[in-house]
Amino acid sequence: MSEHLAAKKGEIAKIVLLPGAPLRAKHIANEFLTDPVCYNTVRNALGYTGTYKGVRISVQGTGMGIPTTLIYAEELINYYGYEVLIRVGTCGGMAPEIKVRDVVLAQSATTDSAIIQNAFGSGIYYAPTADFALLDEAYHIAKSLGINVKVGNIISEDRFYNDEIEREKLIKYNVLGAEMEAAGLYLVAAKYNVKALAVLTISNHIIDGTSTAATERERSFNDMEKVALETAVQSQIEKRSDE
Ligand SMILES: O=P(O)(O)O[C@H]1O[C@H](CO)[C@@H](O)[C@H]1O
Ligand SMILES: O=c1cc[nH]c(=O)[nH]1
Repeated sequence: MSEHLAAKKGEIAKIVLLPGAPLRAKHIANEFLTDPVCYNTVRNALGYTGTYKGVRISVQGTGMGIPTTLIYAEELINYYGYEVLIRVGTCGGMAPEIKVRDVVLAQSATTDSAIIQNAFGSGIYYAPTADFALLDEAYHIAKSLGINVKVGNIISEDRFYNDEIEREKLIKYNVLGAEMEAAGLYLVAAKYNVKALAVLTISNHIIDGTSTAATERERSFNDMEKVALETAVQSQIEKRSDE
């Protein structure tokens, strides 16, 4: 057991999908994984391991925001030795070309979080960035599945309700949407030299007000989940051919 996860070493796969919502983890396990086994219920942060197309994959709910997500990410990396982390989360659209239910691959993640300064001190504005191989793979997989996918910069915000942030300026600088975890994930992935990507579904549009129901956010964003799982499988194929 690590501090917050009840799994024994070996019960979690080297590839982990990370939804914020624990019930999305349950949905992914039941809908897509063969023989899923629940390895964690501590704090209701549900975690499952099973196989997808023969590849062992885990899915771990992280809760909302960078602090809670990094508890799980760092324990998964440092205690369980995992190598590929793919966030599967919801995102509020900001740019006008982004529509509800679009899939967005976060190439980079701007943030208002203090984690960058916390890690680097003042004067360095580190740019949290996705692993290019995962990003490239996910993009081509989405295209081949006919999924409407956009790629670009998003913002990981510390507050969901944030009417002080200058959204028009962010949109002008091509920030596509807002969520709450990717920047932290990319930062620790770089720190520990593991691969990370955030695959997101637009659950609502912050500017035009369109939205989706909570049940749909938990159970029906299957396009993003398929892209993440197929990318995970491909990352293992590439790893094996490198060895
Ligand atoms: O759907 P998840 O993965 O939780 O992601 C988004 O939804 C939550 C806010 O509603 C935040 O965690 C945000 O990043
Ligand atoms: O952080 C988030 C996630 C989904 N939708 C939003 O508006 N914000």
